[in-house]
Amino acid sequence: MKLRDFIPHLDKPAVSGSLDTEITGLAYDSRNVGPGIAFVAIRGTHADGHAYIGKAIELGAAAIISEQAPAEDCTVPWVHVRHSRIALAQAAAALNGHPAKALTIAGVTGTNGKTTTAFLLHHLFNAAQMRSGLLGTVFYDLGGGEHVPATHTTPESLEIQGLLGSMRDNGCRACAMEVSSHALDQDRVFGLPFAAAIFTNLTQDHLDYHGTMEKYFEAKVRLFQITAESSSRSTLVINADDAWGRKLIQRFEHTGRVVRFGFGVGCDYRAVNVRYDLTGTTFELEAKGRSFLVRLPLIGDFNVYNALGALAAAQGVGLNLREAIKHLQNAPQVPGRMERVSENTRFQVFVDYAHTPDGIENAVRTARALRPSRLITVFGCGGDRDRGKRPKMAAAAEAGSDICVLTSDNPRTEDPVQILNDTKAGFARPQKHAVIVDRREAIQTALQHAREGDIVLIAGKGHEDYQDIQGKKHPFDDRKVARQYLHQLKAERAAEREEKAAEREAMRGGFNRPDRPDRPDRFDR
Ligand SMILES: CC(=O)N[C@H]1[C@@H](OP(=O)(O)OP(=O)(O)OC[C@H]2O[C@@H](n3ccc(=O)[nH]c3=O)[C@H](O)[C@@H]2O)O[C@H](CO)[C@@H](O)[C@@H]1O[C@H](C)C(=O)N[C@@H](C)C(=O)N[C@H](CCC(=O)O)C(=O)O
Ligand SMILES: Nc1ncnc2c1ncn2[C@@H]1O[C@H](COP(=O)(O)OP(=O)(O)OP(=O)(O)O)[C@@H](O)[C@H]1O
Ligand SMILES: N[C@H](CCC[C@H](N)C(=O)O)C(=O)O
Ligand SMILES: [Mg+2]
Repeated sequence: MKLRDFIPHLDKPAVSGSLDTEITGLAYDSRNVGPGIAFVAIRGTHADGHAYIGKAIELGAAAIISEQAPAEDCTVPWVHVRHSRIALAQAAAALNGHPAKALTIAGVTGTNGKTTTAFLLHHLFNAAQMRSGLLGTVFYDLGGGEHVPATHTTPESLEIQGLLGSMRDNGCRACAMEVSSHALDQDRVFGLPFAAAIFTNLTQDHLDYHGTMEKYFEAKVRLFQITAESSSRSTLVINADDAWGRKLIQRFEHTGRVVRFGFGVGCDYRAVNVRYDLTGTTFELEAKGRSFLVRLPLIGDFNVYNALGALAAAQGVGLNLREAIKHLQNAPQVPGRMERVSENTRFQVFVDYAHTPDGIENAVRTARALRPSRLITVFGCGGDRDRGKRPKMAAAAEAGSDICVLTSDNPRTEDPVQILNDTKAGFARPQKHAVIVDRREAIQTALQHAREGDIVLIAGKGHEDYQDIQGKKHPFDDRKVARQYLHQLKAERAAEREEKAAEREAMRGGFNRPDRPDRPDRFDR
C-alpha cells in the first residue's frame, strides 16, 4: 500500500513527504521497525513512543505517524495526527482490508464472565454453521483449525486487525471477542462495527489502572457507545441484576436497543427454576413471552448469567433461539473455569480462574452448592495488580470455605510474602487457615488433607500454565499439579492397601493355615 492509500482512513492528518512511499507494515514498538514499516508513536503507562521516533528512523522506518509535528529538517514522510492510538487502529484496519466488515462481531465486557460468555457465543455461532473466530484470555481461534496462544485478553488494534484478517481469510463469518477495560481505555477496539455488546457485571478489579470504580465503569461504557454507533440494528445486552448494569441500561435505554438479562422480574431474558448437579445446570428461560428448558454443561449460577448473555446476543445477531438452546447443551468446558480435575477419587477437585472478590465468592458458592463435607479453598492474589482486592478476596474465600490455603498467584515483581500478608489481613480467623508461599506445596497440602466427600477448590490461575515470578514465567499448571499429585496419592494409598492386605494375609496364613507348617497357628503352640 502507498502512504496515500492510508490517508483517507485517518482523521484530518497533516502529511509531509512523498505520498507514494510504499508501506508494507505498521509497528507501534520501535523494536519491530524495519524498511517499509511505518512507526506509530503512542503514549503508554511507562514510556512515550514519541521518544523512540529517532530509533525508528535509524532502523529504516518508511514513515512516522505521530501526535507531534515533524522537525523542520526531517526527511522521512510524516503523518501528524491528533490521536495516534486511533490512527493506529484506522491504519491497521486499512492495511488488512477492513476485515471486520466481513464479520458479525460480538464483544463481551465486564469484570467476570467474559471468557465464558465469549466461549459460549463462539460455540453457538459455529453450531449454527456460521464459522466463528474467538479472541480472548485463553487463546485466539482464527477459524483455521488451530489455536493461537493469547498475548492479551484483547490485544492491541494492530494485532486485532491482523487476527480478524486471518479469520476472514479462513472463511469466518463471525467473531466472539472479549473486550477488556484496558483495551477500551487504550482504543484497541476503535472502529470495530460490533453487532452486539454484552455487559456481564462490574465488581472490584483493576483499580491499579483505572483508579476508581467510576472510571473503570466509564471504560466499559465505551463498548456500548461504539456498538450503539456502529449500526442501527446493533444489540446492547446488559445484566439487569447488576447495579452498574442498571446504570448502563439507563444510559442507553433511549436507543431502544437494550436487551436485559438476569433473574429479576422484567428481564427480557430471564432464568427461573435453576437446578444444579455435578456436571451442569438446568433452568427455564423466559424470553419473548415464551418459556424454554435450557441445559448448560457448566456449573455455577454465574454461568446461568453467561448463558443468558450469550443466548440474548445470539438472537440479537440473528441466530434462532430454539436452535441456540439446543446447541448450548453441547457447549465445551471452558479451560480452567470450574474445571473438574478429579476422577474416581473420594473427594472432588476443581480448578477455577476466580481472581477477584466477586469471582471467589461465586466459585466458593458454586462449590458449596454441591454439598461437600468440607470445602478447602486454595487461592492467592496477583502481584503488580489492584492491592485493594487482596483482603476482600481472603474474606470471600473464608466466608464460604471450611479451610483456606493461602498461597502465591503470579507475584510478578512484588515480594510474595508481602502479598500474603496483605491478603491474610482479610481473614477474620487467620489461625484456621494455612499460608504456604510455594503454590505446589499448597496444592499438595490441601489434597493430602482432603477427606471423603470434601471439595478442594484451587482458584486464581485457571488455564494459566505459568507462575510469573520477577518477570520470569516458570511452567506451572494447577490442573497438572493437582492431577500428578492425585495419581501419586492414589498410588501411595494403593501401596498402603496392598501392604495392609499382605500383612493381613500373613497373619491369616500364620494363624489358620495348616498347609504352612513354617507358620504354625498360635493356638497350636
Ligand atoms: C497497562 C497496559 O495495558 N499496558 C499495555 C501498554 O503498555 P505500556 O502502556 O506500559 O507501554 P509503554 O512501555 O509505556 O510503552 C509505550 C509505547 O512505547 C513503545 N516503545 C517502548 C519501548 C521501546 O524501546 N520502543 C517503543 O517503541 C511501546 O511499544 C509502546 O507502544 O501497551 C502495550 C502495547 O499494546 C501492552 O502490551 C501493555 O500491556 C501489558 C503487557 C499488560 O500487562 N497489560 C494488561 C494489564 C492488560 O492489558 N490486560 C487486559 C486484560 C485485563 C482483564 O480483563 O483482566 C488485556 O486485555 O489483556
Ligand atoms: N458471570 C459471572 N459472574 C461472576 N463471576 C463469574 C462469572 N463468570 C465467571 N465467573 C467467575 O470468574 C472467573 C473468571 O471467569 P471468566 O474467565 O469467564 O471471566 P473474565 O471476565 O474473562 O476474566 P478475565 O478478565 O480475567 O479474563 C471464573 O473462573 C468464575 O469463578
Ligand atoms: N487479567 C487478569 C488475570 C489475573 C489472573 C491471576 N492469576 C493473577 O495473576 O492475578 C490480570 O491480569 O489482572
Ligand atoms: Mg477473560
